[in-house]
Amino acid sequence: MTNPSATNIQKYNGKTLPSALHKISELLHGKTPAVFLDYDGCLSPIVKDPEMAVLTPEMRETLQKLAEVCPVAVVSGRDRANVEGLVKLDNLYFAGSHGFDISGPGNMHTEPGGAKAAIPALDNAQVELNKLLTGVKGVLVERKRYAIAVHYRNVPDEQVQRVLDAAHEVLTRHKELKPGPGKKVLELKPNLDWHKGKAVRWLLAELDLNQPNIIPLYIGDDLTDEDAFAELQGSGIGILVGEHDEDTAAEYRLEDVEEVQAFLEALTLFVKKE
Ligand SMILES: O=P(O)(O)OC[C@H]1O[C@H](O[C@H]2O[C@H](CO)[C@@H](O)[C@H](O)[C@H]2O)[C@H](O)[C@@H](O)[C@@H]1O
Repeated sequence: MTNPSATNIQKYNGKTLPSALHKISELLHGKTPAVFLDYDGCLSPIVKDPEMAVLTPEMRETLQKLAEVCPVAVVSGRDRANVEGLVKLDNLYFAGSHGFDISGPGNMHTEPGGAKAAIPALDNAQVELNKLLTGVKGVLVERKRYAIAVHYRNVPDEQVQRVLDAAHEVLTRHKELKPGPGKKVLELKPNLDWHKGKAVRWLLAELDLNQPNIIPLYIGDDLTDEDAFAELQGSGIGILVGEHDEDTAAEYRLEDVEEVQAFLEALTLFVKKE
């Protein structure tokens, strides 16, 4: 099921959203939260090298405590196994490859977006990208099970267009794949009607969380998180991390990773007291 009012999504100015930090009671309306969190830019700051985006022990402890009082899921563009390895907590749910690959406690593992058929195209695209981008300084081709991220954060400005052209050239050869923009990255993703929002909707149904006493909260910083903000409008709350010029389907904001952690700590205390 998708958001029934998906054609009528409200967009807000990303710069003037109210802060979620001291509004926990207003957000929850007496309900218990189910918390969905993006990884990069939300739980860990954006850094030059994706491998350096490690979770701090303090943030891990925050997540551990939160997961003791309510359901918590990390919904990431990263490979599911990669983000599981970064978070290292076994009482959380994980949706990797932008929601195509989902795992959770009790050996839960499922791929509800139906992306398996895209694997040969992803394998071929990976080979083609590596060939076309040989010699381009700073470029990083990151393969995930159900996506390829072509990172250009560390590419000299004059070579960025070459990287983008190569990614689009490869995309024209593989109709099973589509482009997905992100932070200094262009991703090649399965050309399917599935995204983080649908993964969140799937988890809510699977975990029997579509209940009047549960309120889903989704916290994220990136374009791909907009699908989840939109999906939850009317039934949950989107919280955007950071400064954004673009309009957003989120209804609240948090400044940065530190504020995300402060919010999650306060949320845990609030839920414990209720
Ligand atoms: O959905 P997310 O959990 O936010 O993942 C989105 C992408 O995050 C990573 O790339 C981004 O973060 C890197 C580390 O800070 C940064 O170097 C890069 O420029 C960003 O695009 C990750 O590497 C990708 O696979 C994710 O899709």
